Order: sequence, then C-alpha cells, then structure tokens
Amino acid sequence: MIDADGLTVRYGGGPSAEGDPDAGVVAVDDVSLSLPDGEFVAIAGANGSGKTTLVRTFNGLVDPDAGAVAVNGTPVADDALAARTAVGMVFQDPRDQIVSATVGGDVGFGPENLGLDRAEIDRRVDAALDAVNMRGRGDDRIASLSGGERERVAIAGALAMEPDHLVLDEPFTGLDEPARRSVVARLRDLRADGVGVVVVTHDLRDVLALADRVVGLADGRVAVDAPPERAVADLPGLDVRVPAAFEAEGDSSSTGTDPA
Ligand SMILES: Nc1ncnc2c1ncn2[C@@H]1O[C@H](COP(=O)(O)OP(=O)(O)OP(=O)(O)O)[C@@H](O)[C@H]1O
Repeated sequence: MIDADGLTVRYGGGPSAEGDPDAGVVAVDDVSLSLPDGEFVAIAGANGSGKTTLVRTFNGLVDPDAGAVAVNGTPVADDALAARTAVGMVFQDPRDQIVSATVGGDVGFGPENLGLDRAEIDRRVDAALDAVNMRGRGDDRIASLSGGERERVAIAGALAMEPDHLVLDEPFTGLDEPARRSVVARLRDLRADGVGVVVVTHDLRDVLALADRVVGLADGRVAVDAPPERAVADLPGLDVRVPAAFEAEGDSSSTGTDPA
C-alpha cells in the first residue's frame, strides 16, 4: 500500500504565479492518494503535469517539501531502503537503469545488492525473465537487444526485487507496435499475478483496458480519480490521448486520434 498525504514538491526558487518570490516551480501540489496492493493504476496527464515527480516520491527518489509518503505503513523518509524494495521503478529511458553488459547480470544486480545467496539470486533472475517472456536470455548482451527488449529487461530488473508495486514511467515511449503489445501483455500478466502496477503516461491507448483506476494530474494536482469509463469523460481537458472508442465526437484536438 502506498499512501501519499498532502504531498507538495517544488523545484528551484523562482517566483510563483501567486507572486511568492521564492516558491519555484510547484511540480506536485498538495496531492493525497492511496494506492492499495494489487491495483492497476494509470497516472495520466500532459507533459509537465507532475507525474514523474509524484511517482518518484513513492520510493524516496524525490523528497517532498511538504506532506509525506508511507509504503506499507512505514514513512519513506524513515526507511528509504524498504520503500525502494517495495516499490520497483522502471524509468522513462531504460538506459538510465541498465547497469550490466548482460541480461542476467543486469536483472541480478538488485538482488545481489540485497546480499541474497546465489541460489536465491538465480531463482529471482529466472522468475523475472520468465515474467517478461525472456526465459533463457540471461547470457544475451544488452547491446544486442531491441528497444522493446531493453524495456522488458528494465521491468525484469525491477521485478527481481519482488516489489509490491511496479511503477513504470512512460513505458511505451519509442517502442514500435509489436514491442508495445509485448509490454502490454507482460503488464496484463503482472496484474493477473496480483502485482500492483502504476503506469505513468500521457497516452492511455495501451493501458486503459487494463486499468482499475485512472488518476489524472493537471498542474501538479489530482484533477480526476475514477474508474476508466468515468475518468475518460473528464480527461479531454488534460491533453491525454485515449482510445478511439472514448474520443468525444468532434473533439480530436486534445485527445488525438488512434491510428490503429
Ligand atoms: N529537476 C527539475 N528541476 C526543475 N524543474 C523540474 C525538474 N523536474 C521537473 N521539473 C518541472 O516540474 C514540473 C513537473 O515535471 P514532471 O517531469 O514531474 O512532469 P511530467 O508530467 O512527468 O512531465 P513529462 O511527461 O514531461 O516528464 C514541470 O514544470 C517540470 O519542468
């Protein structure tokens, strides 16, 4: 369970719209949110709406200026390691988190750092590679992989920590259609296995059907928090792409069109 209470995050020290000379950019503005175990949540919003900053507070990568986050009841500020173990993070660019030359070395890196024994590390690597449909690919060199495969290795690396929640930041950026479908299929499997999945995106076309809930952000605030069918009715103003079936008639300006 992830509990955010009154979170505010600011960057820099420039003036705010309200005239406070030292407010800086308010990236997340008084957000309170509970994400129960096992829920599939899409956090949607336009570029700059605060999605990345918000989810980075969930495991202590970003410290809030006000408010607090607790993971499984423990404040992240008190135990960042526990938060990082419970909340796995897949960054927007998988290159930001690939640390080894081989698939197996990379996926095993986190469990090794936990000090687990070799048999347990190998078990976790095998299970994580299985979960992303890359069984037996441990000796492959990262440099030889496609973009979609690298994304799946990054997901496997997070899964090897056996997190309660897996947070993926814009997981479809730069992926072609087959690779996107493959990542969606893996997310569907994780959901079925009871892993809480949080997908950060400005484009809901791939994940709306999987989501239990859509949280829409605008200017760092929660503007929408509802099951998908209800949420999409409020999303057009947020500049988020939605599947063609949900597009408002005569309004493709804010939601875009589905080329499929
Ligand atoms: N390191 C930083 N320093 C200063 N400002 C930042 C920093 N990171 C983000 N911001 C600003 O904070 C606001 C929220 O950014 P954030 O990246 O969290 O939003 P986002 O919805 O994830 O956007 P994107 O999809 O473009 O990543 C934006 O105004 C952004 O310019």
